[in-house]
Amino acid sequence: MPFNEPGAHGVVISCQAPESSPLRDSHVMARLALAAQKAGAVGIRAEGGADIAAIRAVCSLPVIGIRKHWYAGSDVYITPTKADVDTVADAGAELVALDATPRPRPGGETLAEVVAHAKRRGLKVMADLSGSEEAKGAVDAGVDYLGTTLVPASAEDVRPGGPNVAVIRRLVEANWGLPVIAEGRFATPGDIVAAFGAGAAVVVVGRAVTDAYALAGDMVRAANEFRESLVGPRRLV
Ligand SMILES: CC(=O)N[C@H](C=O)[C@@H](O)[C@H](O)[C@H](O)COP(=O)(O)O
Repeated sequence: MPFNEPGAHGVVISCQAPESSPLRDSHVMARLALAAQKAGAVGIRAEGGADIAAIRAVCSLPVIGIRKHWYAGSDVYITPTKADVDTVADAGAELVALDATPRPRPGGETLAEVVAHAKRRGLKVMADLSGSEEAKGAVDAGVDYLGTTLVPASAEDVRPGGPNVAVIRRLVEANWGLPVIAEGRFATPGDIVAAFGAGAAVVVVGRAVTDAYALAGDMVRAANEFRESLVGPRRLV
């Protein structure tokens, strides 16, 4: 797999659309994945059996599959259970990403059990972490990659709304012996370079490349805010 190689320095494109988005369509996700492949990406991240299978059918890049599912009584929503791992495996992904925080999982399954199940299904496992202090638990559970997917926005971010590169550096400097995958709020070529500079092997980019609905909203919001800033003085005339 291209991004398995040490120092791969590649970009993975996350082709996902939230339920509320008009882009939520497996055919659309597959076309986005093809565009990413043609542009030179080294992998695709995708959600749900239908999208993963549609992407697998047209795109030869490795797929990091996830299943987002909310279970009552648990905050874990990225591939929480063994059954969710099965959905990802059955759809043809090579890797699965899963929540690797210490939060309780649905049905009392442990992280180690879910990781072992993924291995039995022949999948490599990416740990979606919310902080560098969670790496030990993920490493002990047997994951193959450490990812920053769930790191929340904070004062450490490179700019408001931008990625947290400090957490990547901490994960790399801790020398866990696993590649670090940077993910979460990467939006510019400079962000990508900063992640590699901090030691990341791969950077995953989602919204900034594939969420045209959210990006259009950003532009419209800027226009509306500008218009509204003029309303006050104009009313005086
Ligand atoms: C936190 C969470 O649920 N992240 C999800 C994980 O798959 C996706 O919604 C993100 O789009 C993805 O991580 C890529 O990140 P960004 O879209 O910021 O480039």
